[in-house]
Amino acid sequence: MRRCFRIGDSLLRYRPNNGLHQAFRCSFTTTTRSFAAPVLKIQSELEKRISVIPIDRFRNFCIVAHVDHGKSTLSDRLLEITGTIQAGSNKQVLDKLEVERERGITVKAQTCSMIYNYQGEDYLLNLVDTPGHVDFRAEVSRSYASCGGALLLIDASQGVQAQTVANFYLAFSEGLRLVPIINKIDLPSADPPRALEQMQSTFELDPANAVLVSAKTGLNVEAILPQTIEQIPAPTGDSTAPLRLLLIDSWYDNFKGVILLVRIFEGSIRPGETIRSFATNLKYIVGEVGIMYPDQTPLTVLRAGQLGYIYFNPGMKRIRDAKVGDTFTTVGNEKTVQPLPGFEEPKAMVFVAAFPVDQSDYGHLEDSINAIVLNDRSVTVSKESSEALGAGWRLGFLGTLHCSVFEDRLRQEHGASIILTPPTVPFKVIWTTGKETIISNPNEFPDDDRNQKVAELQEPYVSVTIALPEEYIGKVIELCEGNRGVQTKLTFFTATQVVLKYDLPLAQLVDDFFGKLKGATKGYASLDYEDAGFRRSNIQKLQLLVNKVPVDAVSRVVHTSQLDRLGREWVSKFKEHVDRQMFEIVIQAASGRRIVARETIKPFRKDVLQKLHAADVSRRKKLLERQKEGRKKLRAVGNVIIEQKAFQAFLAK
Ligand SMILES: Nc1nc2c(ncn2[C@@H]2O[C@H](COP(=O)(O)OP(=O)(O)OP(=O)(O)O)[C@@H](O)[C@H]2O)c(=O)[nH]1
Repeated sequence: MRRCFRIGDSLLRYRPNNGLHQAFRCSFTTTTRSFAAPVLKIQSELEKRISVIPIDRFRNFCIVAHVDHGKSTLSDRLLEITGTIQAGSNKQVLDKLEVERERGITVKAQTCSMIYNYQGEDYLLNLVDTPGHVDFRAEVSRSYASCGGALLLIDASQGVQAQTVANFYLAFSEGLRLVPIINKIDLPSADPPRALEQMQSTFELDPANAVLVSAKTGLNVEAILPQTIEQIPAPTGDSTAPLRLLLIDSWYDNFKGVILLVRIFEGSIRPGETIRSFATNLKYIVGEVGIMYPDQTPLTVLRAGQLGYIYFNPGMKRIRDAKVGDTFTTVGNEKTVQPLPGFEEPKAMVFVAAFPVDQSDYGHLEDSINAIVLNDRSVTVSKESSEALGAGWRLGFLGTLHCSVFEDRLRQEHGASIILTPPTVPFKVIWTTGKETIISNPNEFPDDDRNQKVAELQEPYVSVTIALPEEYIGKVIELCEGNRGVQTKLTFFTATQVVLKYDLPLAQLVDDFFGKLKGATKGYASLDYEDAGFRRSNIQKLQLLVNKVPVDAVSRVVHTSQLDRLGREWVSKFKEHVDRQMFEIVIQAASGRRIVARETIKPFRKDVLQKLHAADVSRRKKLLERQKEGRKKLRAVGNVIIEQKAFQAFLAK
């Protein structure tokens, strides 16, 4: 599970302000003719140069690294060395998504082609930048599948981290040849011998093959490309065979529709051809093919071994139809061509519900959600209606980062006018009939009569890898055990570094586990996780009742051991935010028929006109108007009127 996104109005990819672009812009402001001529020349020269490079001089590779170990910085340096971008003109070409810039993480896999002259011969190098975060494992694995090898990048001051380990195994299982790179050797805290020793002991990689660099200063980076060419095998494939193409990424363009990033395994592809998807069975006419150099640069053909982009004419409308891992072939070859393995539909594992504070904002909020989803094939959206919060949506995400980036975006756009419930996970119910149902909305979770119909309840687990300095081991074990974790492995991979493996309920992970881990280890631990399937569990629905009426949007499914504590927290927190009314209000937390906790709010009368002089007509009108305006933001739960901001405050972390 995991993946991608592109956000709102900034959905369009970032346009690097490199020399080539500058040239385009200058010519464009003078005359159209002077704009077109140099562009065509640049393209045809590039195409001529590429067309004479045989497949055995192609190299497709990616960079395997932990977050922040310097993938994007190193990619920029490699693009500069090969003249693909101008030195210093452009920072982090590959991290194009705005959210990536904001958070300094790579969410979307991007690729970029380079031409490098080595020992008098041109090589076509395709660098695929892979997401560093755990939610996007499917993107990572598709990127790996399109490569022959990888640069295994390690920060010399931090050494091997959890994601280095997890991504190493993924790369290893895809059969990638690994070139060890030790980065950040310029840092005073750099300890290259320790990093080399870890690489050898953890991954059995020979330190003699490692390249020591500083991606930031550029020190020794030029030694990487010859190593890449020597160590990473060229792709294989026959350009004359029927087309077999793997979809590794996609994004939406307002003018061209969905653009697909593809790796050609067999055959070749040209504009005008009709191709068909094995996953959706839909067919499309190819409008343009080309390479990312570093922007989209059209070519007349993409052939076996190459990585590039394609889009259709008429364009593909829905990002959902571009499924990562899907295989395409030319129409007529569907029977002769075998689809490539590894395709799986993305699975939403974290859910939140979103409601407008004021129902008249519904349309506007819907537009924003649709705009974000337009570029994110892995968010699921369904309508939801809550008695307490009105009409809204239930949104499904691949993981916690995926979810929190989407949430940030909605909050940035809608600020105080949106209510988001805390993230929940799906549960599995096995009924006595043998039927199984996955329930992602806690309101649909069976409660009272479950003993009659439910045979078993299950919750999703993840297998978590945590790398940490040995001094924090006690605290981290305590944290994992406190979150219902089951230890599966503990390894010292150096005298001071430990790798802990735990099986943990996903529900605990989404409850800010990473934040707590950072707190417990002063930020020194790193975490990676993967899906470990559903397991039998003792879980129950916890509801909040206001004068005996359940507040539907607040329901949660929790482990029995947490019912009482959470119930008490809920009632006291909700009480803080609900105004007194003319009658007594009883707030309860209940699981089935059992009341777990209770609070009472004493009655009191509120008359907005009581302090006014009878003759003050205009003031009286104004107050009544204001009260009417305020009512729009009120909701009734049973006979109790509650301000939306009470829900907002209650649901906030
Ligand atoms: N001192 C020093 N800093 C570096 C070096 N390489 C990268 N950095 C810094 O390390 C930080 C992370 O670098 P990025 O290139 O964004 O890391 P990344 O691996 O792409 O991160 P993700 O996209 O989140 O996976 C940035 O602040 C860089 O400037 C280096 O060789 N030396």
